[in-house]
Amino acid sequence: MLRGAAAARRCGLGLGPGSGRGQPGARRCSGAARRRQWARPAGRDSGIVAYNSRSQSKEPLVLGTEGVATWYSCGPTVYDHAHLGHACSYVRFDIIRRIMTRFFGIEVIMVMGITDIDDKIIKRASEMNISPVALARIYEEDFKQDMAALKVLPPTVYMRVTDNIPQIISFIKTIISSGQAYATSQVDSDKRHGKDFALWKAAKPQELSWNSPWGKGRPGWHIECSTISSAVFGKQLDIHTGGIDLAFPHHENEIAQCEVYHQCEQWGNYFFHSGHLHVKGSQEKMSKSLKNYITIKDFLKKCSSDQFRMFCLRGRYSSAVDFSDESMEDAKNLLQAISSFIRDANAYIKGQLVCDPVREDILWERLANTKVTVKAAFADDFDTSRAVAAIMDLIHHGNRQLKAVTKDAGSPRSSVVYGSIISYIEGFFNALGMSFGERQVPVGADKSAVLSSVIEELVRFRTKVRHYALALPEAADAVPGEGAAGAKEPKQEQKEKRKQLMRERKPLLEACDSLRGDLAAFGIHIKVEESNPLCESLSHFLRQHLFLSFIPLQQLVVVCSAPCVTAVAGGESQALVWLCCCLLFCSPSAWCLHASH
Ligand SMILES: Nc1ncnc2c1ncn2[C@@H]1O[C@H](COP(=O)(O)OP(=O)(O)OP(=O)(O)O)[C@@H](O)[C@H]1O
Ligand SMILES: [Zn+2]
Repeated sequence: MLRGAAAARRCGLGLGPGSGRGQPGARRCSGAARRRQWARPAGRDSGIVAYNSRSQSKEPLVLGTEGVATWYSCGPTVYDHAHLGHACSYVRFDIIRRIMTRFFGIEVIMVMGITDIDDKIIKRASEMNISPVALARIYEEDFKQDMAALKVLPPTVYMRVTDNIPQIISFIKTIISSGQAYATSQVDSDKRHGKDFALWKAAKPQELSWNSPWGKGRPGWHIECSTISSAVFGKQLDIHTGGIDLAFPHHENEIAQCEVYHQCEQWGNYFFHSGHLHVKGSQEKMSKSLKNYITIKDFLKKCSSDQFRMFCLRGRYSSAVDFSDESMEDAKNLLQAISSFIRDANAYIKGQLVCDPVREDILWERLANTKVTVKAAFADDFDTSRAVAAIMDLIHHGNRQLKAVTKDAGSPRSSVVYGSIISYIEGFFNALGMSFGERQVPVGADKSAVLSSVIEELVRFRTKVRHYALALPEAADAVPGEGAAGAKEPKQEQKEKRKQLMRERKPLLEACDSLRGDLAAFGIHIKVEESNPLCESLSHFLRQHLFLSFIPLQQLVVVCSAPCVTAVAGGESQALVWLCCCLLFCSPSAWCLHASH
C-alpha cells in the first residue's frame, strides 16, 4: 500500500492504505502546517477582487493568460441522486463563472473531475448487486441531467477517475521518486504522521482494482484531482473550487501533492469555497449520509430553477445558507415583482398603460447608476446580493412612475427609457442563467405553434376530401365529365352512374374516417362534420335561402370543422350560434375573414 503526504504543504507523502476521508494516514512529516505566504501570480489583473482561501483574504484576481481562466472544479462522488446541497454549490459557482464570462469578458476553461470509484460507490453497488462502474455511470448521467435542469453550464470537460488510472499511477511514481511518499502495510500504526494520507489504496478481495507497482488497488481521493487537473492544465491553475468541506484536508492535500509533483512554490493560485446549505434550524449541512436531504428532482417538481437561482443570488456564495419554504417563497416573490414590472413596462411601451409624463432624466440616471453598481458589486468578490438589490431599486423607481391614469392627456410618452431598462434587466438575469420577459419563448412553444398549424391544415384537407366524396350529383344533375346528352339519359341509367360514383368515392370516405380515428388517438378530435345535422342544415340554409352561394360550402365546413372554433365556442351548437352572430353582425367580407381564421 502507498501512504500519502501529510496534510500540510512541503510534507512527506506516504504510501499506504487510507485516505484523507477519515482513513488512516502514514507518516509524520516535518514542517507540517507551516503556511507559506501567498504570492501574487504573474499575469493580468481581471478587475475582480475575490476572497482567496489560500491567502485567507481578498486578493485581486490575476490570470496567467489575459482574458482566460483555467478552473478545476471538484465534481461529485456519483453513488446517489444529487441533493440541494450539491445544487447550491454548483449553481453558485455557475453564477460566478457566468459573471466572469458575461460581465468581465473572461473565457473560462473548466475541468470537472468525477469521482466514479470510492468506498461509498463500492458499498452502494454491492447493496444493489450491480458493478461499481455501472452504478457510477447511472448517477453520473443523473447528475448531468440535474445540472442541465438547473441550467448549470457544463464544464469544458468532465474527467472520470477510472479513465485516468495510468496517469494517476505515473503521478504517484513521480512523487515517490522525489522521496516524498512511502509504502506502508495496512495498519494504521505504520503511518509516520497522523496527518499522512493514502495515495494508493490496496484492494480488498473481490473489490474493483487496477494493477500498480504497489499491488492491486485504486487511487486515494486527493490524488485524483491533482492528477486530472495537472493532466489538462499542467502546473498553471488559476482557480480551484469546491464546497467548504473540501478545503481541508482535500484541497490542502491536493496542493501538497501538486507542489511536489510540479516542483513549484504555488500550485493553484485561487481557491474559492462555497458555503454549505443547511436545512433551516439545523447545524448540519444537507447531506446524503445524514439523510436530511431533498433531491434536486423532487425540488424541481415544486419550484423552478429560476427560483433556486434567485435563492442563491440573494446571499454571498461563500456564506452558509438556510433552506426553507419561506426562503423559497421570498425568492418567488422577487421573481414575481420583476416579471410584473417587465409586464407593466411592456404595456406602457405598447401604449396600453397610460401614465402621467415620466421624468426621463431621473430614470436614465438611475439606469446608468445601476449598471455601475452592478459591475462594482460583481467585482467585489462576486457580490450577487448587492447586484440584485441594485436591480430591485431600479425596478422600484421604474414602477413609481408607471402609475396608470384613467384619462389620456396626450402627454409625451417615454418608451425608449423603459425599453432600455427592460432590456438591461432581462439581459442581467439571462446572463446569470435565468429567463425573463415576453420575448422569451418557452422551450418547445415554437414547435407546438408549427404543429398546430400543420394539424389545422390536415383537418382542412380532410374536410375538402370528405366533402368531395359526399358531394354526389342529384340524379337529375349532369354527372361530371358528361356531355349535354347526359341530361337526356334515362333516370335508371343516371341512378346507376350515381351508385357507381358512390362506390368509387367510398375509399375516400373510409380514409377520412380512419384519419379521424387516428388523430383521436393523439387527442385531436374533429368534432363537427358536415354530416352533423346542425352544420348541414346551416350550410343548406345559407346557400339556399340567404343566397350566400358565393361563399363556398367547403369554407362553411372548414369553419365548422376548425378545431379552434369548437374549442373556443365550447361545442357544436355554440359554433352554430357563433356563425349566426357573424352573419347578423358582420359584413360578408368580415365574415369571410373570420371564416378563413
Ligand atoms: N449541503 C451542502 N451544501 C453545499 N455544498 C455541498 C453540500 N453537500 C455537498 N456539497 C458540495 O458538493 C460537492 C460534491 O460533493 P460530494 O459528491 O463529495 O458530496 P458529499 O459531500 O459526499 O455529499 P454528502 O455529504 O451528501 O454525502 C462538493 O463540492 C461538496 O462540498
Ligand atoms: Zn477534488
